[in-house]
Amino acid sequence: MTVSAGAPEPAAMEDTRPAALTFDKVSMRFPDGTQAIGEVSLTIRQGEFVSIVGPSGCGKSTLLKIASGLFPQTTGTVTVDRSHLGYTFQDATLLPWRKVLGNVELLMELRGYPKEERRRIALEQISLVGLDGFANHYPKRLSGGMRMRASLARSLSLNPTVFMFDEPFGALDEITRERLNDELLSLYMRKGFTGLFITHSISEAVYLSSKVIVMSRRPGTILNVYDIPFGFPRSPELRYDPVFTELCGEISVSLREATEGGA
Ligand SMILES: Nc1ncnc2c1ncn2[C@@H]1O[C@H](COP(=O)(O)OP(=O)(O)OP(=O)(O)O)[C@@H](O)[C@H]1O
Repeated sequence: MTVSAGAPEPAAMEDTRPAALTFDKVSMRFPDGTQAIGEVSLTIRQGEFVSIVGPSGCGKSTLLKIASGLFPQTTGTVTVDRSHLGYTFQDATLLPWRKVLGNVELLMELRGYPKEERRRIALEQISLVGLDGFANHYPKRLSGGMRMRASLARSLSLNPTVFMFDEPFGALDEITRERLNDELLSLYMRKGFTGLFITHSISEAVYLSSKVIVMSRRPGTILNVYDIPFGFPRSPELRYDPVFTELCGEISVSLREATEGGA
């Protein structure tokens, strides 16, 4: 099940889907001299859901920011269609003075969508993420999970083909997090986007993904790639499957090695 970075993938795992996001020898050194990313080469194919785990500060968020164009990489090339990119952060980043509807309309407003169209699309997304009845609530009246749903709805409004998530559920309690994992998977299946997800939770990574990547400590490189052998849809009972548990254990060992810098 484990494929080391750089090793040829087994024939059975060969994936011929077109690439949705490619990092080719990407490295990142900040102006203050911090080498955040060593050299990363990675191809994420259309329809894949890839999670990245790695030690704190190893460059996971930096990688996403490079992909989205927020940071320019120091070396290498990123290939992705940025006109249809979704991005969700750990903080729901809602504007407190706008109601849910106004927040979900925001990105469309910035892109000049006509008022009626953005209202229609916003209400559709609000319904899709299970926030029917909350369109006219201000963020402060929502729970953490509801705020994150509103944030997801805002990103979904632009119909992203590549959707990046920077630890979106890290601040939520476990039950809410697991529920949102299922909701995210159902959105993934309905919308058919390509997912790139950062998390510190190994079980969340395995549950959501078709592939899990373990990064080394800073400067981050790809240490291991794990193909996840479960199809979609997934049910919560999967978390108790012995193969699931075994995979989580394997990834945990790899992550510990990454954190400690060696076995
Ligand atoms: N603008 C910046 N200037 C200088 N260094 C930065 C900047 N942004 C991030 N860094 C550094 O780059 C490294 C990678 O940061 P990054 O946020 O990508 O890590 P991460 O893996 O996402 O961490 P965490 O898991 O804790 O969220 C860290 O050492 C961080 O301090």
